[in-house]
Formats: sequence, structure tokens, C-alpha cells
Amino acid sequence: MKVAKFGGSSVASAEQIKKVASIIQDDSDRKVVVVSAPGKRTAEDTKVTDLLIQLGEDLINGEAYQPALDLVLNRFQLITDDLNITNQVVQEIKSDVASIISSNYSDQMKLEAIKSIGEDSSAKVVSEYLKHIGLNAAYLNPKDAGIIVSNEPGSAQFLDESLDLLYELHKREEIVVIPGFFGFTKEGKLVTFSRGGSDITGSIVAAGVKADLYENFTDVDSVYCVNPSIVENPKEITSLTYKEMRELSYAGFSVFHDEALIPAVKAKIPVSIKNTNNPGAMGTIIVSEKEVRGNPVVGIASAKGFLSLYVSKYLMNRELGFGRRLLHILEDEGISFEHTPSGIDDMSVIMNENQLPIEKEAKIIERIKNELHPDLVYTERNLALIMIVGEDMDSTIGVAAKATEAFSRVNVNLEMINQGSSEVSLMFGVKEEGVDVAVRSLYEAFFTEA
Ligand SMILES: Nc1ncnc2c1ncn2[C@@H]1O[C@H](COP(=O)(O)OP(=O)(O)O)[C@@H](O)[C@H]1O
Ligand SMILES: N[C@@H](CC(=O)OP(=O)(O)O)C(=O)O
Repeated sequence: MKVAKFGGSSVASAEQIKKVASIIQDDSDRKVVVVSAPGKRTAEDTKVTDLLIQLGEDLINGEAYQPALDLVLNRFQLITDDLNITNQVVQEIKSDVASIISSNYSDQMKLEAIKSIGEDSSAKVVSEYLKHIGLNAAYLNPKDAGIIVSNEPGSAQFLDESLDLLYELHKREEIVVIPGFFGFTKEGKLVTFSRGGSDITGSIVAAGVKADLYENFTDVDSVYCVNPSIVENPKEITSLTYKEMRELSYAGFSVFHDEALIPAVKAKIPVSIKNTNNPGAMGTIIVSEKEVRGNPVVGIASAKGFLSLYVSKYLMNRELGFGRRLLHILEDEGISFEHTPSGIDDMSVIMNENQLPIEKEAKIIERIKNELHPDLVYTERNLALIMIVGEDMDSTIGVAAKATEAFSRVNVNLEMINQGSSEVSLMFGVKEEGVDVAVRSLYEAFFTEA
């Protein structure tokens, strides 16, 4: 049995859904299908999930929500018209939104329920179309499928008890179509995963049914060794390990959600990234161990929007518990961090800028000054992180030298280097304005030069 997940770009229009149907028809092992909400049809278009978030926020803020709702309704009306199937889903969206509005849900629960409508409706449309073309298909709600998650709205984690429930899908005769992106707590509350989380649903389902393969259909022929919006026509990666993919996804390869690997890894299910627009292309396979080894670097990822909280104090190295107390202040204030490079008298805490908005910064700095008495404490914003990833890097001499040479060639100053804690990656911090030119220079150094 194969689990096939189709991303937002694959279900963005009737034309795309027809391609999805033909991919499902092509292989009778594709018995379980997971779908995202309709994504962008063009670069300027808006994803249905973004329209729904707008709708939810307008509703909560007491503003007119009808314009956003109309855009969602029109989107599904157009899809059902073009597929020549019933528009029942449009009526269901209207009544679902009305019942969410009149419910006694908290604002957060209302927003969660509204966000789930995109995937839920998409699954109804896809299953309806599969039936329309003569396939034995059925829509299956995540609650009935057994997707049980933690109560963390907007960032749910799947719970292991989902797995046995999902295994029951083997008993189904039909091709089941499950909406991605949300699950239910043990108490029956609807909770969404983080953005891009339909990949997580696909992985949980694949682990639950013990699939032979988890196929993730998107709009590119493969995972490329660098983001194709930064380097034109980058080299394709034919195979990479779970570890490499997780690091690359975490550091900016948005093609696959970094949390989506865990269920597949635990169940040892290979993941294949394929193109809905070109299903004949080989794609990329993600496995636990690679057979063919070549370039020690498999990919270069980058992400903007980080900040460094720098703290310096003479003899910090001798002050027992300094690091713990610094991190405790952050924990106490609900701030999560990504990395903590440190020196003898200095420590930096790297975090996503959304963790420390400007309004919150003064309070944190004040607490650090009062509780830790540093010589210096300040933040540096607009940082980007670049991650060079490859399982064989740690046994290859000269990778860091080649990278720093590439940075100096394009005159990009390094704010930070972090190597050692991860066996498979080497991280660099640079100012945001230099990140793309730095990534291009690294690509040339590792992938185009002899
Ligand atoms: N290294 C990479 N390789 C391939 N695609 C990448 C990479 N980094 C970023 N992307 C982007 O990921 C996109 C596909 O992911 P996503 O937008 O989530 O698709 P979907 O609509 O299928 O969920 C590609 O169109 C591409 O722009
Ligand atoms: N629709 C959700 C979940 C998702 O996975 O979407 P996509 O497959 O378009 O990345 C989002 O936009 O976050």
C-alpha cells in the first residue's frame, strides 16, 4: 500500500485535480490519499488557508469577514464547476462557518476550526471527483481515520495511539481521501499542525498503515540541492537520508515539512518527493541510509528572520549555572530558541525573530541585566542562517575552509559559525542582505567547481 499526499499546488484548480486523479488511477497501490487546501495557481494568487486565516481574524476582531468568505466560496465554486461535479461542498462551507460563528468556542478554537475548512473541503472535492470518474473512493474525516494529536493549537504533535487506529484503513475497500493539516485531541477538539502540516498528516498515515512508500506530490521534479528561487536550475538530489532532509527542511527547504519525517523515520518508510505536473520524473527518495555516496555536501539551505541575543560577562565560564539561568529567563517568558553558540565570557542565543518582538525586547534585556548582571547584553536582528548539510561532511577535510573561502569571495561577513553539535551540518550566520549571494557562492563552490 502507498500513501500519496498532494500539496496545495496539486489541488489548486480543477486542471490540477484532474492530474491528481490520473496519478491515483495509474497505480492501484495508491489506496490512501491525503490532500492540502487549494494553494496558489499563480505567483500572485492567495492560498485558501491564508484566506481562511484572514476570515478567522476578521471574525475575531469584529471586522467584516464576508469578503474573505466569498473568496473561499468562489474558489470552491470554480473548482466544482470546472470539474463538473456537485457544488455541495460550497453549501457545507457556508453552514460550517455559520455554526462555528454561533458556537460557544473560544476565539482560538474558532480560528482552528476555520483554518481546517480548506483541507476538509479539498478532500470532499477530490473524493467526489474520483467517484465521478468511476473510482471507488470515499472522504474520511481525520477523527474517523484516527488522527489523534496533542492540544497545541497551530502546532499540534501526533500521538502514538493514532497508529493502531490508522492501521484499520487496510479494511477499507475504497480509495480513502483524508484532509491534511489537522487532527483531534483525545477529548475531540480540532487542532491544526503548523503551516505546511499536511506533509505531517501524510507521514502519520503512512506510518499507521505501515505503507511501502509515502509519496509526497508537489510542483517540482525533485528536491534540489539549493532553493530554486535562489539559484536557477540547481542540481537535483536523487536520494538523501532522513537526517539530511530533516536538517535541510528545518533550515529552509520548504518543499517538505521538517516535522513530517519523524513518523516515517520511526516506521522506516521511504519518502518519495514527486511532481504532480511531471509524474514520470524520477523525483527524490528519502531513506535511512544512502547507498551511493559522492559529494560530501548534499544541500545548502537558508532562512531569514533570526536574531541573536548576545550576553557577555567576564569570567562567565566560572559562574556556575549562568547559561541555565539565561535560558530559564527565556523559558519563563515563553521564548523558544534555536542555537546557543558560546565562548569563554560570551553566549549568544539565536532565535526566530517572531519569538522576541521589539515590544518584548526591553523587558527581557531588563530581566537579564537585573538577574545576571552581565557586562554587555544586546540583540542583533535581521540575521539569516545558512546550513550546509551532508552525512559525509564530518569525515571530509576542508569543507569549512571551502565554505569560508566562498563567503570571502563575495565579501559576505560571517557573524557566526556553528559546527560540532550536529553530525551532518555546518551552520553559518550572516546578515540577511548578504544571504542569497552567499548561498550562490556556496553552490558554485560545492556543486559546479571541479
Ligand atoms: N531545495 C528545494 N528543492 C525543491 N523545492 C524547494 C526547495 N526549497 C524550496 N522549495 C520550494 O518548495 C516548493 C514546493 O513546496 P510547497 O510550496 O510546500 O508545495 P505544495 O504546494 O506541494 O505543498 C517549490 O515550488 C519550491 O519553490
Ligand atoms: N494548507 C496548509 C497546510 C499545507 O500543508 O499546505 P501546502 O501543502 O500548500 O504547503 C498551509 O497552507 O499551511
